[in-house]
Amino acid sequence: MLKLSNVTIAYNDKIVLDSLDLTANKGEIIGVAAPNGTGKTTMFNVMANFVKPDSGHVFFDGKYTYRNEKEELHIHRMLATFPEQKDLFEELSGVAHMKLYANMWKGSTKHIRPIIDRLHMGHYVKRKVRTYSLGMRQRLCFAMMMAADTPIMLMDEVMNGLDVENVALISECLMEMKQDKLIFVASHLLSNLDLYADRVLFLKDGKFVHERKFTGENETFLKLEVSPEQYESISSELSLPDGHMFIANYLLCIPLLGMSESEQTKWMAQMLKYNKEMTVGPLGTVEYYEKYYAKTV
Ligand SMILES: Nc1ncnc2c1ncn2[C@@H]1O[C@H](COP(=O)(O)OP(=O)(O)OP(=O)(O)O)[C@@H](O)[C@H]1O
Repeated sequence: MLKLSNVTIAYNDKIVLDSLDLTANKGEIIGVAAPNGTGKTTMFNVMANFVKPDSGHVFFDGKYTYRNEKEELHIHRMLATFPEQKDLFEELSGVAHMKLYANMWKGSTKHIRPIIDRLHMGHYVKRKVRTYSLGMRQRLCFAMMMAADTPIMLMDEVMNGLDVENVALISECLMEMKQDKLIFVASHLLSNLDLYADRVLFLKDGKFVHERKFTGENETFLKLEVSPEQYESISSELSLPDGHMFIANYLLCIPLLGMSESEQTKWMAQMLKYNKEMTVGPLGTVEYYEKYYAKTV
C-alpha cells in the first residue's frame, strides 16, 4: 500500500534519511520510535510530499508516486497527516474543524456525531477552540483525523499533552480504526506503542536499525538488572551465550531461544546470585529504545 524506496534527504550536509526502504500494508499500525531530531517528521513529510527527497520515491498502491499534479491529488485523497495544535483556528469551534476535514476527504459530515461521542467531546465541541485546554485540543486533532477517515494516516506525536485516561481512549480508537487503514504513529510514549502497534521501527542515523514485530516469533530473554561491575565479573566467569545484551549499562538480557529447558534453568540458577528479581520474555519497545539510544560511558 505504501512503499519507501531508497529515500535519502540531507539538510546542510547532515543526512537525515539515508537510502530508506519500507513496505507497509493496510491493516497495520506502525510505530516509529527515535529521539528528538532524528527524522521521524521528515519521513512523514516525504510520505506526504511536503518535502521532496534528494533521491528515492514513495509509492502508493504499487503505482502512484508524486510524479505530477494528478497523482498528487490522487494520493492526497487517501492520506491525511495529524494536524498540529498551532494550526487550529482559535475562533472556530471544534465541530467546524471536524466538518472541514470531513468535507475535504469524505465530501460528507454525516459520520461526525459518533466520533464526537466516541471521544467524549460533546460538552465542548461547539465552543471556540480558544477556550480549549491542551488535552481538549489534542483530542480535537485526533477527531479531525477520524473525520477525514483516510486509508493512510500519518500521526506525529498523537498522544502529546494527553492524560492517562485520554491516552487509553485514543489507543482504543486506533485499534478500532486500523482494520481497513495503514496508520503510522510517531511517539515518545514507548510502552504505549506496545499496546497497539503491529511493529515498531527504530530510526537511527537515517536508517531503520531495528524492527520490533509483535508476533509470536519474538525472541525470549532472561532479563535481570546488574551493575556494570557485576556484568564484567559475569562475563569473565561465564561464557555468556551469543546474542546476549547489556542494555544501557544496567539490563542483562540472555537469549533463551534454542536452549534446552535444563540449560535455561541452569542460567536462571546462575543469575540468582546477582539478582533474585528476573523476568522472562521478549524485549519491549522501551528496552529496544534503550539498547539503541541510551548514552553509555
Ligand atoms: N527544513 C529543515 N531545514 C534544515 N534542517 C531541518 C529541516 N527540517 C528538519 N531538519 C533537521 O532534520 C533533523 C530531523 O528533524 P525531524 O523534525 O524530522 O526530527 P524528529 O525525529 O521528528 O524530531 P522530534 O521528535 O523532535 O519531532 C533535525 O536535525 C532537524 O534539525
